[in-house]
Amino acid sequence: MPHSSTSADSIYPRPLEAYGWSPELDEQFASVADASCVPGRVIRVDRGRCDVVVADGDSGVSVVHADTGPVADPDPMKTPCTGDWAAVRAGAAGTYVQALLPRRTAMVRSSASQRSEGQVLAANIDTIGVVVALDTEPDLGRIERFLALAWESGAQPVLVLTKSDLAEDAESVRETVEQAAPGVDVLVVSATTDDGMDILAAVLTGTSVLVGQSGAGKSTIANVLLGRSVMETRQTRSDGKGRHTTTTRELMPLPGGGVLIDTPGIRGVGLYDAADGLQQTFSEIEQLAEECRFRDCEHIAEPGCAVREAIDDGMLQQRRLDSYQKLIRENQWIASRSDARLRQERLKALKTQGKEGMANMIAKRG
Ligand SMILES: Nc1nc2c(ncn2[C@@H]2O[C@H](COP(=O)(O)OP(=O)(O)OP(=O)(O)O)[C@@H](O)[C@H]2O)c(=O)[nH]1
Ligand SMILES: [Zn+2]
Repeated sequence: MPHSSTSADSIYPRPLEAYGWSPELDEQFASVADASCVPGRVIRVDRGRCDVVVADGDSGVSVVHADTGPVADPDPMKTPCTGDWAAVRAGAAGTYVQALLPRRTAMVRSSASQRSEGQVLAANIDTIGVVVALDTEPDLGRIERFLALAWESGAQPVLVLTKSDLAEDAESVRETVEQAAPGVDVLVVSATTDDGMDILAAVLTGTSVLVGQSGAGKSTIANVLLGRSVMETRQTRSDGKGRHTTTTRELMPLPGGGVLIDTPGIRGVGLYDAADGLQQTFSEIEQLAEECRFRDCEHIAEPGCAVREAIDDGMLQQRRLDSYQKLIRENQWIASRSDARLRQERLKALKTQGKEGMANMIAKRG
């Protein structure tokens, strides 16, 4: 039964606002849920189950441990992940996720296995803080890789240059880094002295994640943002073992508004089909390339190459073009690996269907 008979006020889960609920989710929820469902946000997943934070009365929240069976999908891109909005139902058969709401954004990485398919690390993220320490020379190529990944997710990247207390000349690093990050705000902070942390808190709007190299300073920033608090919630279990207390740091509301997601594996992700993200990361090169005489210009020595011209004029750095081409090759390699896997799977399917002729044809074409 759809929610048409219920007034919007009575289903609006006010306590979930701190977890990122917004009015536009009302309608989406109503279209996937029936009257016995409540809305909630997935804060952690484990095998076949997940923790979902739901409204508990008018001002509190609680966490339910829900079965994800009904929304299970062999495609790892479609299984529930931290940050998903869900319609949860508690019935005689236990508590389970009946449906997921459509995702606005998703952070995807290539899975560690040989299968080279995408794996969603977190959903419905608005802001991605790329954390870079100022105590060593910044690796611009690595920054560009993280930015491509961030853009690809659909979220807005922000560059966070941290450990400014250890930097010799934070301003000149900022200027260098800005050239590798068109369209991205670059902040200078220190989690130790609190310098710039209020601005960072203001910039991390909606649901945020922090990514970056190990040791960059992500946990230290998260601790300052969260006020060193840890969410402790009562967990309702439907298996007769009663209530118990659980602690999680994977998805936490920030004191000044917004939500921080910190799931295992999200901090140092690799590219997964980030073609669009690369275009945004290197938007100025993409724009120049439009002016090249040849559509398929490789910007090496072709006549009428606008990219080479910009390099010769000192408007574009050779390093940036090299980095762009390197990341495109890397991305194509990942894409070709997953294409090969798809071809293998198609072949197998045809063979089991007895369509040997067609399978041979595909195999021959390679
Ligand atoms: N001086 C100074 N040290 C910092 C700052 N932020 C972090 N550190 C130190 O840098 C080290 C690494 O910081 P972490 O926050 O653990 O780094 P991380 O990015 O979370 O690392 P992983 O958990 O491995 O991904 C720690 O010893 C911190 O105390 C800062 O702003 N200034
Ligand atoms: Zn060119």
